[in-house]
Amino acid sequence: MTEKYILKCPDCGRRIPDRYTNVCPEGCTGLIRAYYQKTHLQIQNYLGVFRFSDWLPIEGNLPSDAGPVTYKSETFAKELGLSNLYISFSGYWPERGAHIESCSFKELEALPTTVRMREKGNGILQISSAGNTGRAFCQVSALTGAPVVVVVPESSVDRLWTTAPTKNVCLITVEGDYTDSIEFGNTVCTIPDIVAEGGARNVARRDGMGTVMLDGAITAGRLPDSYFQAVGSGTGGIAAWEAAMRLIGDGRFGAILPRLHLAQNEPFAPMTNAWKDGRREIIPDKDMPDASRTVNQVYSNVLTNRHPPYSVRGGVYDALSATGGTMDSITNAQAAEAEQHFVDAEDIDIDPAASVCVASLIKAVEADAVGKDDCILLNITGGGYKRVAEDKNQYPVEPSFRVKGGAPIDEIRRDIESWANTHARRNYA
Ligand SMILES: Cc1ncc(COP(=O)(O)O)c(C=O)c1O
Repeated sequence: MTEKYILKCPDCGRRIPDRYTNVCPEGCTGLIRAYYQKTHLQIQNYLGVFRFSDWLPIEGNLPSDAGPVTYKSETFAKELGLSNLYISFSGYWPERGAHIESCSFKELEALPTTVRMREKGNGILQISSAGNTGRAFCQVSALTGAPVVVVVPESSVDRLWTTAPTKNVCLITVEGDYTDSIEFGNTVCTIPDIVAEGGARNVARRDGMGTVMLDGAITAGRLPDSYFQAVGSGTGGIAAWEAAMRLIGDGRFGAILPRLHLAQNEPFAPMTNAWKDGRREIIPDKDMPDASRTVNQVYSNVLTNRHPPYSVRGGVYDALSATGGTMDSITNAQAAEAEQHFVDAEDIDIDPAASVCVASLIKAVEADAVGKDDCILLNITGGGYKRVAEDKNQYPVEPSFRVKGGAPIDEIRRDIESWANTHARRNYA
C-alpha cells in the first residue's frame, strides 16, 4: 500500500477510492472501513485529536487542541474498589488538559470529518442531530469557516452554541424529535452541493471517535480489559473495537480485544433488548414499542437513535460479538444517582449520556462483571459545560429556518439553495 490509507467494503471486499465515499458503490450495506499503511502508531506533533493523524483518513489537520484526555482515577476508583480505572474525558476541563469547548466527543468526529470533506469531497456537510453532534460541527465551522447545514429538533435549539461566532452555519429546526430531524435532513441533501455527513458510515467520524481508545491505551500502556460507553447509535462502540484491532496489529498494547460494555437509557433501549434476546435484528414492535413516547422519557435524549447501525456488517452486533461484549440499560434514577456520585468524586460536571455510562460501570462492579484489578476504560463522552461557561463566551446559533410539523421542504428549498450557492465555494481554513 503506498497511499496513507485505503477504504474497503466488508461485504464484497472491494477496494473503494475515497471521494468522501460512505457507501460501497456495489450497493453493499456493511460499514466501509479504513486500512492504514502504518501499522505502528506514531504520535504526531500536533495538538488534540490530530496527534493520532496516522490513523485518521485525512492528509492535513486543523489548528485545534480539542482531543480526548485520559487519566487514572483516584477518588472515584477508590470508592468503587477499583485499582486500574482510567477515565477518558471528552469535554472542557483545562486543569486536566481537556479543551473540547463544545463539551462532547462529537467534536472528535467533527474535526477529521471537516478535513475529509475539504480534501476528498466537494460540498457542504449536512448533519442531523439531537444537539451535541450539531453543536460540535458548528464549533468546528466557527474555527475553520467550513459551511455546514445542521438540522435539529426545535426543542434542542438551546444546545446549539459555540465559543466563537459562526458565519457559515445554516441551522434548521424541525418540529418533532431526533428521527424527524434525520428525515428532514435527508431531504435537505437532495439539494445540489449539500452532502450527508454519513453518520456511522463515515470513516472519519468512526476513526475520530476511536482516538479515545488510542489515548486510553497509550496512557495505560496497554489495551484495557473493559471499555464502558453509553450508546445511541453505537458508533463509538464500533469505533472503539476498530481502534483496538489496530492497536493489536501495532503489537505494543497486547493481543486481547477489550470487552465492550455498552449502555442505553430505559425506557428506550432497542439495542440492549435485541442483544439480550440474542438477535442480530432489531424488531421495532418488540425492542422499542411506543418509541415516539419513550424517546421523551429518558435522562439522555442523545441516546435515542431509532435506526442504529446494529445489524449491518461491521456494526454494533459484530463489535459486541467479537469482543464478548455486553449491553445494559440504565434507569433515569440510576443515571442521576451515578452522576452525583461521579461529580462529587471527580469534581467536574458531566453530560447526562456520560452519567448513563457511569451507572453501567457501577452496576457492573456491583454484579462482579468486572474484576477489581481489571484495567477499565470509562468513556466520559461529554462534560465541562459549567466549566466552559466560566471561561468562554458562548454564542447561540440562531436558526436560519424553522420548519413546522411535517411541512415539505419545497417551501424553503429555494432559500436553502441560494444559501448553499453563496456558501459552497467559499474557501475555508
Ligand atoms: C455525550 C454523548 N455521549 C454518547 C453518545 C452516544 O454516541 P454514539 O453515537 O456512539 O452511540 C452521544 C450521542 O450523541 C453523545 O452526545
